[in-house]
Amino acid sequence: MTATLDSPSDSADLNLDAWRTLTAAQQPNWPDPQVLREVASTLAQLPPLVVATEVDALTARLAQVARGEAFLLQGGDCAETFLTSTQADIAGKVRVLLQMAVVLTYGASMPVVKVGRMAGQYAKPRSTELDAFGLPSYRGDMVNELHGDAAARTPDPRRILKAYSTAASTLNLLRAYAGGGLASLEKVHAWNTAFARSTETGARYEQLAAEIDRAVRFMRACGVNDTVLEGVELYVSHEALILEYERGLTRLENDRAYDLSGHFVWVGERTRQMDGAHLDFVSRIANPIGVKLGPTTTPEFAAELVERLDPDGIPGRLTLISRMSNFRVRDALPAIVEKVRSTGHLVVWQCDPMHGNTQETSDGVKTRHLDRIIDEVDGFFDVHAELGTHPGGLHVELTGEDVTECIGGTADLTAADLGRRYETACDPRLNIEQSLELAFRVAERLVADRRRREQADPR
Ligand SMILES: O=C[C@H](O)[C@H](O)COP(=O)(O)O
Ligand SMILES: C=C(OP(=O)(O)O)C(=O)O
Repeated sequence: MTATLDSPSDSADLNLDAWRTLTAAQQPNWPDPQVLREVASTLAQLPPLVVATEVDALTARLAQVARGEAFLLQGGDCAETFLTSTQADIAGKVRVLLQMAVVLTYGASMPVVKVGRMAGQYAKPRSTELDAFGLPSYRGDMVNELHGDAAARTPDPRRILKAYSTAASTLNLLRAYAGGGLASLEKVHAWNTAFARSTETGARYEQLAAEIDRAVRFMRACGVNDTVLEGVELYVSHEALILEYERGLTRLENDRAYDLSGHFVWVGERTRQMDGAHLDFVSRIANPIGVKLGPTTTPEFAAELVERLDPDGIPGRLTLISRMSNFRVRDALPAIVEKVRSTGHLVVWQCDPMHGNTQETSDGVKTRHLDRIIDEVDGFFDVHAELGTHPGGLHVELTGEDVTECIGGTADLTAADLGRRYETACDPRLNIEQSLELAFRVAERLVADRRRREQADPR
């Protein structure tokens, strides 16, 4: 048996604590190891946030994506904070995700698997130890405080427990919304907030919502089962960065280990070292997992990753999240896709068009241009169209608010607009209109590519 004093049981000998002997990148310098140990043992006694059957259900959904039968939409904050985890904020993100999903489902006639970057996205990897003011960098609310002095920025392990309870209350509301409180297709108009309605893209959405309304009335008249129309499956995900949190919420079910801090967890670009702690940990859990792949990824690395993380060849187990930048995606991604395909494993290919496209304004403000984001998505679709593989999903940082953090879009936001509502705790997010615009573009692209395939092979 390999359980440590602080960790939940590992009675199935899955070596769930092997990561402790490896180098873990991007971990905070917790000042007091004893407090961290106490937090870890408290976490081990707490109920998990999700259950294994839901996790398995998501793997089955992702298998459909891997086979080209569905599309994965994953989105939410760059960094959730405790303070902004309010009803309004959560409802806003759920609404915009549902709007995007409906645009994709209706526009592209394809089932959409919906996953929030929610109820766990409280930890951030950073490029530098110190920020521009010489303070320890903010590493997410699970670790330290965004505002304040050096004391506020000192990592405090007790924040891990606050992350757990914020995730629990966020999930509680999400489940209520997904069960019909907000997600019913009858509410397709209500998801479009007054602000969104006043925008060009929001008006386009209104037209689509009117069509859906008619279709829903038609289906009801035909006696279609109400439950299909009244709720949605909504899953949650976050970066598995702080390994004490992930390990503390890992539980055994039928001799398999499930990280029950969320349904889906991913390993980021900065922590995906082949011999590192993060890949070791996720290799031992049964959840569907993702790995970010930046432009320095070699095809050989990607192939090794797939063999390592999906040894049993389970479609849906592994999502490869490419975040290459719009400049690199067309030349860096093809060889990776070809090499992974040659392994015979069926993975989900997902595009994160945010993280390769961060730029700074002349005032040093981080932003992203919607043109570059859309261009990376287009490049991702081009690569898959060329290779005959399925461009399976989209991974974006967004908010349900009218923020001004990314530039471009039909409202043509410029650097001068950024000061108006720049509220992110870390990286710039798409606002509602930009998110919808992206969804319409992706739906159009899915339709266009399908038509091209049908014309090429009209069977
Ligand atoms: O979200 C991703 C990273 O945490 C983020 O881009 C890091 O930002 P930094 O380069 O400002 O540290
Ligand atoms: C840190 C993130 O991305 P990446 O690992 O791709 O930089 C993220 O998605 O929050």
